[in-house]
Amino acid sequence: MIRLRDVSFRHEGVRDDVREDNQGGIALRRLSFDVPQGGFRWLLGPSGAGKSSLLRLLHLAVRPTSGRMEILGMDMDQTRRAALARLRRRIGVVHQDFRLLPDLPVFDNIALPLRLQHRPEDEIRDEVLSILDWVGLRARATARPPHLSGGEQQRVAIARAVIHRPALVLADEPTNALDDQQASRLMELFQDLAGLGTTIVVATHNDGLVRRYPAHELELAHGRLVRDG
Ligand SMILES: Nc1ncnc2c1ncn2[C@@H]1O[C@H](COP(=O)(O)OP(=O)(O)OP(=O)(O)O)[C@@H](O)[C@H]1O
Repeated sequence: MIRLRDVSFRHEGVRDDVREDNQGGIALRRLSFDVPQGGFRWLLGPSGAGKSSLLRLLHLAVRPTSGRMEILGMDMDQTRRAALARLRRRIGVVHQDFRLLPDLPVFDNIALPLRLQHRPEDEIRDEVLSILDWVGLRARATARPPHLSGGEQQRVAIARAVIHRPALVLADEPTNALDDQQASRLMELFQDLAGLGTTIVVATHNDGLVRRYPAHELELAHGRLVRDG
C-alpha cells in the first residue's frame, strides 16, 4: 500500500549557507518503511522533524529527491503525470491549514471529490447531507468557510477528505481545532475506515490522543525515522 526505500527529500532552492538548522534543506533522510492496506500510523516528532514534508511526499505533491516510493501499488519512478493525477484522487487529505475554497459554500467544498468522480447530483446530495450530519454541520451547509470557526472548518476539511472513501487518508494535525469529544469521534471514524481497508497516516502533537488510541507509530527526528513500531 505504502512502501518507501531509502527515500530522501530536499526542499528545492534552499541554499546550504542560508539554512539556520544546518541541514542543507534536507527535510527527510533515507526513510524506509511499509504501511499495509488498512494500516493506521501515527506520525510523530517535534516541530520541524519532517512530518508535513513526508505527508506531502505521500500525497504525491512532491517527488522524492532519491530512493524508491510506491503508493497504492504504483511505483513513483514509473508513474506518468496523468496517472499521478488519477492516483491523487484516491487519496484524501486533511491539511494543517484546512485549504477550503473560501468562495464555495460548505456543501460544495465537501462535494468536490464526488464531483471530480462525476457522480450523479442526487447521489452527491445524499452523501454530503449524511456526512454533514455526522460532523454536526448540516445547519451550516450554505455558509462559506471564512464565516466558520476553526473547529468547524477543520470538520469540513475532514468531511471533504473522506467523503469519496479514498484508499489512503493523510491528515496533518487533524484534531488541533477540535475538542476532546470531537477528536474521539474522529478517531472512531479513522478506526472504522481502517477496518474497511483504508490506509491512514495521522501527524499529530496531541500526546493525550496518542495515549488514548495506541497504534503503530512512525516517529521522525531531524528528518530521520527513529521509530517504526
Ligand atoms: N517549503 C519549504 N522550503 C524550504 N524548507 C522547508 C519548506 N517546508 C519545510 N521546510 C523545512 O523542512 C524541515 C521539515 O519541515 P516540516 O514542515 O516537514 O516539519 P514538521 O515536522 O511537519 O513540523 P511542524 O510540526 O511544525 O508542522 C524544516 O527544517 C523546515 O524548515
